Amino acid sequence: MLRIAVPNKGSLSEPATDMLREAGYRQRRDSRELVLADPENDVEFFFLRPRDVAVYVGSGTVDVGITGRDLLLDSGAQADEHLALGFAGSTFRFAAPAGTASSLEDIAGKRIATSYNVLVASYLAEKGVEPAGIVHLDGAVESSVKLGVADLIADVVETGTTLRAAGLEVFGEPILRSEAVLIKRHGVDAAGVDTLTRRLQGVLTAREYVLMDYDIPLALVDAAVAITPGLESPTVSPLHDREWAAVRAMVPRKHTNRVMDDLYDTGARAIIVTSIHASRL
Ligand SMILES: Nc1ncnc2c1ncn2[C@@H]1O[C@H](COP(=O)(O)OP(=O)(O)OP(=O)(O)O)[C@@H](O)[C@H]1O
Ligand SMILES: O=P(O)(O)OC[C@H]1O[C@H](OP(=O)(O)OP(=O)(O)O)[C@H](O)[C@@H]1O
Ligand SMILES: [Mg+2]
Repeated sequence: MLRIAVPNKGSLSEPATDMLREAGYRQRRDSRELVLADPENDVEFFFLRPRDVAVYVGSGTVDVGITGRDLLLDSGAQADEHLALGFAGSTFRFAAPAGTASSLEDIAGKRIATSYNVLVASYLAEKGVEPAGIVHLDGAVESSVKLGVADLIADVVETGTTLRAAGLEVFGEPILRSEAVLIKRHGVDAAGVDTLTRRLQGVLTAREYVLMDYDIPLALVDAAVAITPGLESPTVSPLHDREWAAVRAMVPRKHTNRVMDDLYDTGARAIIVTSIHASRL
C-alpha cells in the first residue's frame, strides 16, 4: 500500500486534498482526521504539518508527499521533487524598509528574519554575502523589522499585500519560484508511484487544457490546424457538406479566446469549447 503524506493545514492543504479527490482518491471529511486508508486504490494518506512532509518522505517512513518546493529545499531532507502540481504558487524574496536596500550586497552585515533559515543561508553562501545573522521566526515575519529584531526579511510573497502593509519592498532577484510539488525519497520508486503520478498528471492536463471543436472549409484545414496543433495531432472528420471538415483539438485554457479569434479570422465557424473532466495522456 502506497503511503502518501498530505499537508493538514495552511495554503497547501485544501488544494492538495481537492487535487487528490479529482484524481479519484478518497479524502478526509473531517480536518482532524490524521490517517485515512483508501483500500480500493491501495493507498493510505497521512495528514501532516506541511513542514514535516519532506522529513517523513526523506526518512522513508512514507513513500511520497505533497509539499511546497520552498519547504522541501528548506528541510534539507533526502527527498526530490518528482512532479510540479501547479497550485500554491509563490516567490521567495528579500524585502526591506522602502529605500534601504536595492541589491544583495546591501544584506552584508545586516540581520535577516525568516522562517526558511536553511534556504536563506545556502542562497547567501552561494552568492558570497555575509549577513550579521539569521533570526528564525515561525511566521508574521513582516513585523520583525518594525519590532526591531531584524533589518530585513526573506519570506514568501504571493500578492505582495502583506509586505506593502508592513512598509517593506522587495529587492534583488527572487531567491526561488515555488509551487506545490509531489516529492519522493532519493532514488526510491515505491510500487504505485507511477499510477499516482499519471493520475495527478491527468488532473493537471484537465485543468490546463480545453477541448476545441470547429468547422472549417477543407481548403483552410492546414491553416486552422497550424493554430490548433493539439498535443499530438488534431482529429479532422468529414462533414455532410463535403466542402467542410470538423476539427477537434486540445488548446491551452489560457489561450482559449485568442485561439478562437484567430480561428474565426481564418474562416472557422461553430467554434465550441468544452472543459476536460479527466484525462490520461
Ligand atoms: N500567500 C501564501 N502564504 C503562505 N504560503 C503560501 C502562500 N502562497 C503559496 N504559499 C506556499 O504554501 C506553502 C506554505 O504553507 P504553510 O502551510 O507552511 O504556510 P501557511 O499557508 O502560511 O500556513 P500557516 O497558516 O500555518 O502559516 C509554501 O510552499 C508557500 O510557498
Ligand atoms: O504576498 P501575500 O499575498 O501578502 O502573501 C504572503 C504572506 O502570506 C503568508 O503569511 P501567512 O498569512 O500565512 O502568515 P504567517 O506569516 O504567520 O505564516 C506569508 O508568510 C507572507 O507573509
Ligand atoms: Mg504562513
